[in-house]
Amino acid sequence: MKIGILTSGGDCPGLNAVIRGAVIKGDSIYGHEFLGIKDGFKGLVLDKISKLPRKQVRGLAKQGGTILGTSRIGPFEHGGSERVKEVMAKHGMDAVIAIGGEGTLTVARMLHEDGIPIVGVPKTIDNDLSATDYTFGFDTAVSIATESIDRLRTTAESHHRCMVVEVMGRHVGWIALHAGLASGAHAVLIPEVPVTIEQIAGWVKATVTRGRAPVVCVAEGFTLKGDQDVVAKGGVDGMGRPRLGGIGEQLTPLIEELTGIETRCTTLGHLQRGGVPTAYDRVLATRFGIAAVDAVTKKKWGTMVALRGTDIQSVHLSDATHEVKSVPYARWEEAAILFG
Ligand SMILES: Nc1ncnc2c1ncn2[C@@H]1O[C@H](COP(=O)(O)OP(=O)(O)OP(=O)(O)O)[C@@H](O)[C@H]1O
Ligand SMILES: O=P(O)(O)OC[C@H]1O[C@](O)(CO)[C@@H](O)[C@@H]1O
Ligand SMILES: [Mg+2]
Repeated sequence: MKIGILTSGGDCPGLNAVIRGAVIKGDSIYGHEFLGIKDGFKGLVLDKISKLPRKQVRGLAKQGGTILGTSRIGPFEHGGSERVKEVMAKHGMDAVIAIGGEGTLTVARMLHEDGIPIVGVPKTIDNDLSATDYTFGFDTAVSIATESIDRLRTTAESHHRCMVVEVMGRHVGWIALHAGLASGAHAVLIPEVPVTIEQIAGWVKATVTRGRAPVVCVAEGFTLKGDQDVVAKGGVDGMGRPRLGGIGEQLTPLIEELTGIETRCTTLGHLQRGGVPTAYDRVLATRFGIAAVDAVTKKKWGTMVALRGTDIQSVHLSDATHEVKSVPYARWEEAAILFG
């Protein structure tokens, strides 16, 4: 078979490990050939496609980013399914492996419904995809955020300051919850659980009373109780969605005003998506790549590979995209025992 691979949506540590896993298994076990599609679905409709031989994936398990490039441009802006079929026929491409988040997998489902042979691989640092226990990239993002908070804590303690740390998490607070728990943050603020500024100030003051320098870990999609809109200072993306970032900066003067404690803000932003994946993410991504090529070989069109417990399984793309995987209230409540 001749298989096209693309990466779409935001990049994520581990994308290259998926590509490597798929190409090595496909080449060595099944004798498949691979085509690299440039910059996501954009390359599929604009015909930016080239051979992806095994030698090109050497040493990729540890390499951050994606050698194929990515974009947030879908196929429907440029001819849709008919154009995809035309380009695939031109290259003799039998199937597509699409690696991406909820948007990419939604597009993959739509292309599948139009008769295109496609298999999905879930990626996101946010860990917000249903139907898989974890996505690769999440562990790396949590590790980077945890190390950053550990570092911020020593400077905070020296200056007797409060530190606000903003992490990614557009719809869900998984990164904030895990990094906050791992680093001993004194408040974790997530989109699923709005709280008041008075409550946040209460946790900060309680921490100072115990002689510690408070750390507040906030997800970019958090809103204060009563507020409707998330804070977004970066305009909108190609789909008209707000570019988040700014809630940490907004909370900082409010905390300072209510507590009288000098407060600083650090927004981690894309640092959480850059650089080498952790060992956990390399393993998960490699297993996803291997399983995706197995699914293609078995013609399991319209499915996605997923982690269930310790097994990699195939699930329908619609199972992965019908709702985001939020942090259950009980998980936040469990962490909240440690606040203040
Ligand atoms: N419902 C949809 N209908 C048509 N096209 C879509 C839809 N959702 C997403 N797309 C297209 O797919 C692209 C990829 O989606 P998106 O930008 O949300 O990335 P993603 O795969 O979800 O990754 P990330 O987790 O980084 O957001 C979008 O930019 C858009 O062009
Ligand atoms: O890289 P961009 O396009 O600014 O996207 C940022 C968004 O992507 C994510 O990293 C993953 O969906 C979100 O956490 C964040 O809001
Ligand atoms: Mg998305």
